[in-house]
Amino acid sequence: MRGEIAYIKEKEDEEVQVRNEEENKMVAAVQRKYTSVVGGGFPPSPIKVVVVGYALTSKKTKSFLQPKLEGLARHKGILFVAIDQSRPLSDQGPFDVVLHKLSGKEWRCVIEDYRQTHPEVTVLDPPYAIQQVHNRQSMLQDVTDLNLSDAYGKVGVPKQLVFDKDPSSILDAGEPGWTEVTHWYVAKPLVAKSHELSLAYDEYSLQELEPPLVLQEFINHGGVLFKVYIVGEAIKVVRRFSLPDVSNCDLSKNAGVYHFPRVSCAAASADEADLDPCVAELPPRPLLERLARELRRRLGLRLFNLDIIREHGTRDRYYVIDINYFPGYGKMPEYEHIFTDFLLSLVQRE
Ligand SMILES: O=P(O)(O)O[C@@H]1[C@@H](OP(=O)(O)O)[C@H](OP(=O)(O)O)[C@H](O)[C@H](OP(=O)(O)O)[C@H]1OP(=O)(O)O
Ligand SMILES: Nc1ncnc2c1ncn2[C@@H]1O[C@H](COP(=O)(O)OP(=O)(O)O)[C@@H](O)[C@H]1O
Ligand SMILES: [Mg+2]
Ligand SMILES: [Mg+2]
Repeated sequence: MRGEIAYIKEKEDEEVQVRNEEENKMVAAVQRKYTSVVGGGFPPSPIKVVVVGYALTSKKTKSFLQPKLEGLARHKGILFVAIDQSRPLSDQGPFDVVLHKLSGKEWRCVIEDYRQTHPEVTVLDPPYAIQQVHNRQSMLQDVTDLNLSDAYGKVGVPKQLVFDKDPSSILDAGEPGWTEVTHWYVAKPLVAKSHELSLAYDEYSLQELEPPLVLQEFINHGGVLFKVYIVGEAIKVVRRFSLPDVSNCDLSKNAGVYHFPRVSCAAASADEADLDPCVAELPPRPLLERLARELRRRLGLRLFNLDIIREHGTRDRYYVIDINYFPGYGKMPEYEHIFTDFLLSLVQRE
């Protein structure tokens, strides 16, 4: 029996070794292909291939690693290699960059350990920074602290309270700051991974909601939100349809809680829609650039997006309502060019 186990173990080790050798050969072959001679007559200048290891869910791999991205990347000397989660990360590669979006403590430890032992590799992004936006309580803290206000506008977050028990206790608690809030509440699960959203029309129905959750003031914004995609220093903004405005008239006609299983996922692009120009106007570029630059630094993230709304009836009152790590870049216009340029910018190639 013991002999059998030893035999199986030996076989497995052999297979792993063969796989490692194959992978190393593949990387070396691509390295050779891209090690070209630049500028005839000058000494040869090798251009190194950039190897990007990725650990993504199959859904994410499909939406992000589209043939057009892989093709353009190959053309620019970037090779994407799937990370095998069943093998030690240090035995794979060597990588110049590691891209990852996987959940769980075990993965966080693997990637944190790898960051410590491989400081030469750019890991996008550090697990501790990702953690901050996984929880809706800490997600928007840096936006609050930033308190951005300049000639182009003011950026804040909706008033919010966190409940780990019955949210109707808000009434008993007489929470400061909530007395002036109109009685429209958006309830979101504390864990950002869950996307159910509920709209409560009066504080008495709050007891129907299931904690732990974040209760936010509902901000009327003309039914359109701005998705601001950030890839390093690059920014792209798109419009999406969002929840419609609510009025005091709705308040008198409605009661209770309305549940939306995945409102943001179903939201269609509003870029081509015939919208009221006041609602459609994109946030000023200088404001977004400053916001993105500050948040990149404060959050310690390079790959994320922001959901921003503008209070209806104002020209310059903006609210960040959501921050997502490594969002659906496949929906960002020109992401192939932006992403490949970004990857190249991370690596010294010559
Ligand atoms: O799948 P997609 O393209 O809708 O991307 C989701 C994002 O959509 P967006 O790019 O903002 O339109 C989505 O953003 P929202 O939270 O819907 O604003 C999340 O980032 C989601 O990740 P997770 O499920 O929270 O881990 C993202 O899902 P994953 O692809 O990361 O699973
Ligand atoms: N405070 C708010 N005021 C008005 N609408 C909101 C507010 N918060 C969220 N929404 C609406 O709900 C949607 C989902 O909320 P969001 O915080 O982006 O969560 P998710 O992570 O599921 O995308 C937003 O895209 C927007 O349409
Ligand atoms: Mg969102
Ligand atoms: Mg989100």
